[in-house]
Amino acid sequence: MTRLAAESLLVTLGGRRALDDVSATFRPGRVTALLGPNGAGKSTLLACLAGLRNPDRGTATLDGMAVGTLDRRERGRRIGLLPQGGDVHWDVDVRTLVALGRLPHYAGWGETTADREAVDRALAATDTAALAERRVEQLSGGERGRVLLARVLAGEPQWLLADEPLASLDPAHQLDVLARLRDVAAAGSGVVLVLHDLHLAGRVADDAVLMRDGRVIAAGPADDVLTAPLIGETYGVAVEIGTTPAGQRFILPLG
Ligand SMILES: Nc1ncnc2c1ncn2[C@@H]1O[C@H](COP(=O)(O)OP(=O)(O)OP(=O)(O)O)[C@@H](O)[C@H]1O
Repeated sequence: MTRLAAESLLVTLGGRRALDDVSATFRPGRVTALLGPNGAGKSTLLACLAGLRNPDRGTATLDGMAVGTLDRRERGRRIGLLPQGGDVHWDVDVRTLVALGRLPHYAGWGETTADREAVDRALAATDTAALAERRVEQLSGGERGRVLLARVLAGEPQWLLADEPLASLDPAHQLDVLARLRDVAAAGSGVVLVLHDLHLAGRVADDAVLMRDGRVIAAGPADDVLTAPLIGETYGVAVEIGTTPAGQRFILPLG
């Protein structure tokens, strides 16, 4: 079984410890929510796990190998990262951008049928098939966010890491994208999501990691971690955790 892990990561940025002895293990077939206030170190942790940042100390490992030492193409096939922000620097159409997610799979002869099918699936999963011919620069923020997620999904990575994939999505698309990410986990991949919405995190996550000031406050099964005391310690806000009459659990920040 594949295993992605942060082992005692230390990262210093601008003289401050963005990660301060961070250890966490992520499991395949599960959705892990990475939560914490602004500046907690969530994006820095994702960058280390994706092999895009080398920690000053400690190691991010994939199946026991340091992620940073993996061959770039292999790393690209196995770990897909949706970074925060949603900037696109190429003036291309949506399908071309999503197809770029297949690049680590190309064997030298360009796009295969399998590549085209993976792109079609990713467009369908993100409800962006109708946008396929549009220029990316002309999309709304939420449409662009879904297209960038489609690009990562198209790569069908073993590990999908996404930094705020719900930012700027409307509620229907938020729920839809979460359902698709759950499908990805159900198919066996590991999914790690940085989320700011505690309620949606509680809805989607099997596991959760709470971070503050570059440190892990708590990690484990979401039901054990997303508790009022631990959320209070992490964010400094009170929350009400309850169940709707229809039986759905909710987490409501009270202030
Ligand atoms: N390039 C940089 N130079 C200096 N400090 C940085 C740099 N990048 C990040 N930091 C700092 O490192 C810390 C962790 O940042 P990081 O982006 O990982 O936090 P985050 O939890 O993802 O926050 P947010 O929820 O706001 O996206 C913050 O204090 C941030 O100001």
